[in-house]
Amino acid sequence: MFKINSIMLPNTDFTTTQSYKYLADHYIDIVSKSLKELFEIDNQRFNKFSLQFEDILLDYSKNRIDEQTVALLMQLARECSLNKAIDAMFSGEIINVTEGRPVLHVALRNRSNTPVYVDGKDVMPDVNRVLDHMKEFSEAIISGTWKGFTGKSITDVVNIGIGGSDLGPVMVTEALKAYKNHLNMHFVSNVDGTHIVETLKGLNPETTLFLIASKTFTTQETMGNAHSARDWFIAGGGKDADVAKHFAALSTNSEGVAKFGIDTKNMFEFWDWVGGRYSLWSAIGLSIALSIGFENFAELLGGAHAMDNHFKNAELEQNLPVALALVGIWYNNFFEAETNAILPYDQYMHRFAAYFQQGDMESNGKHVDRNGKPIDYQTGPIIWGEPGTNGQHAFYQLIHQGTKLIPCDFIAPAQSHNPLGEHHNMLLSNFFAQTEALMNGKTREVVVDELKKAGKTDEEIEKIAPFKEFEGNRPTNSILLKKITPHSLGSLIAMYEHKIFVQGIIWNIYSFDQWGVELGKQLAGKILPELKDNNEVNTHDSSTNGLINQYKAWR
Ligand SMILES: O=P(O)(O)OC[C@H]1O[C@](O)(CO)[C@@H](O)[C@@H]1O
Repeated sequence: MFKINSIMLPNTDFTTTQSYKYLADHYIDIVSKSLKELFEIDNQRFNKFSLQFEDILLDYSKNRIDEQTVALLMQLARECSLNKAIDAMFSGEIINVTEGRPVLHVALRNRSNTPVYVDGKDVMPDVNRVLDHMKEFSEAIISGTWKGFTGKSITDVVNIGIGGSDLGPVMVTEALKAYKNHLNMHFVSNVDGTHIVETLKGLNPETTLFLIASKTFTTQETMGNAHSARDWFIAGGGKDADVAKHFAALSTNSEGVAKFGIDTKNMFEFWDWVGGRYSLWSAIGLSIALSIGFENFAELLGGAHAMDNHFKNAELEQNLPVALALVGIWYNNFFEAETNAILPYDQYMHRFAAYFQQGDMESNGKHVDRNGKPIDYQTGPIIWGEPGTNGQHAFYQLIHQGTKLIPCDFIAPAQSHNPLGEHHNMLLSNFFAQTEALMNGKTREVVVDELKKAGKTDEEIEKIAPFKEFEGNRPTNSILLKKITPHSLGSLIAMYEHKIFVQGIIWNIYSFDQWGVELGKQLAGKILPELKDNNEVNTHDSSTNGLINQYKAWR
């Protein structure tokens, strides 16, 4: 059971701190200055407001901050006892209080193997045992020594999972496609039958391996898809006894796995101290290990571990996740920005924003503080984004000229895995140009000058100029990586995970539960039996009754 008013984490209403009050005053000063002016006043901004960790450069200078802002934000972090909270997480304290669990995804990638204790027991031997099992299994599948029920090697792997049991593996296997081997990877998440039917079209049961990925092994969507996969396998000639050669389970629930009929020898275990949205580092990452090989998966873990050490040990002022988090708080709580766009300039990273939609919004979309009291300040932002340059031709109009302030994270690798003529220079020229344009905008004078040069009359200029003006002053972070490798991707993901953690600490919320997804699940469970027959339903409100009855009439 959890303890309200837990002593495990600091419990400070950040809006009552000294630094918050100073920041509120300081905001009035900063808001009167444009980013352009801030760069004119101080030509050392890049040096002052950029940090490098290994091959990752975070330039946060194009934000509406100055040295005092940063100093006050750091003071805020200290007043909220951030360091104490970081120590609490890494030392396995029960910081997921409402579920009564520690939060130890960092142990899954603890490559230095220093002991990590849960209830007095070092978890590292278990972590390493499962990693060894993943290594052995993935090598057997990749090398073809693992045979299916007719003696053929596996060619296709279907991961069945949803949320954290899908988004991480999908994002990483896509981001690291350049490292991929011959196995064809497929991911089924949606309970919409279309997803599994379309995925299985053209696959051969003799050469297909299913990974049933579910922390709880009770999730309706995943169990529905897993049963349909099993039926397809049996209809395709497999016998019950052959299931062991074609189904593996990634789960914390060994009973559920056995009940489904999967040989527990093919079960890859993890533990309740791994949150679903932080589980790609666990057995849930088996599809990643299969896709890029275990050594590369280990590199991914190593990159995350390096970032963990940086987060734990670097001074707050030098700490990349802390800088990202505090700048985010500045916009969320002082500028009242509602969203944060994540814009990777790398096609392989096309699911990165989708991944952190769950990572961030499921973690910090909370409305009560750590005392269970409703809060009167904003918590987690809406996360969204698409890869550049596609986004530029879709929604950047609103970022440049709309009425909303949208802080953006631009992410790009300096080296492409596919150097092709001028493509990468073209891509990166857009990356640099966009952040510059968002910052500087385009004044009326420049617009008028351009129109004059184009031979427009004064009357024409007067009419069109307002539409061509950009006010600029739109903030961005630029995250430039040398190259997207398993190691650097691991570090990048961990950087964002820790950013989310820092923000949750300052907002005084519990970032590692997700009660908000339960209500809809419960109601769906109640409605499902009502859909079995064609009787009229009248147990709900008039809208829900009306919709259900029309569905029954039309289906
Ligand atoms: O891995 P499981 O237990 O199937 O859960 C899947 C997802 O469902 C959630 O619990 C909520 O929808 C997520 O946190 C989780 O990632």
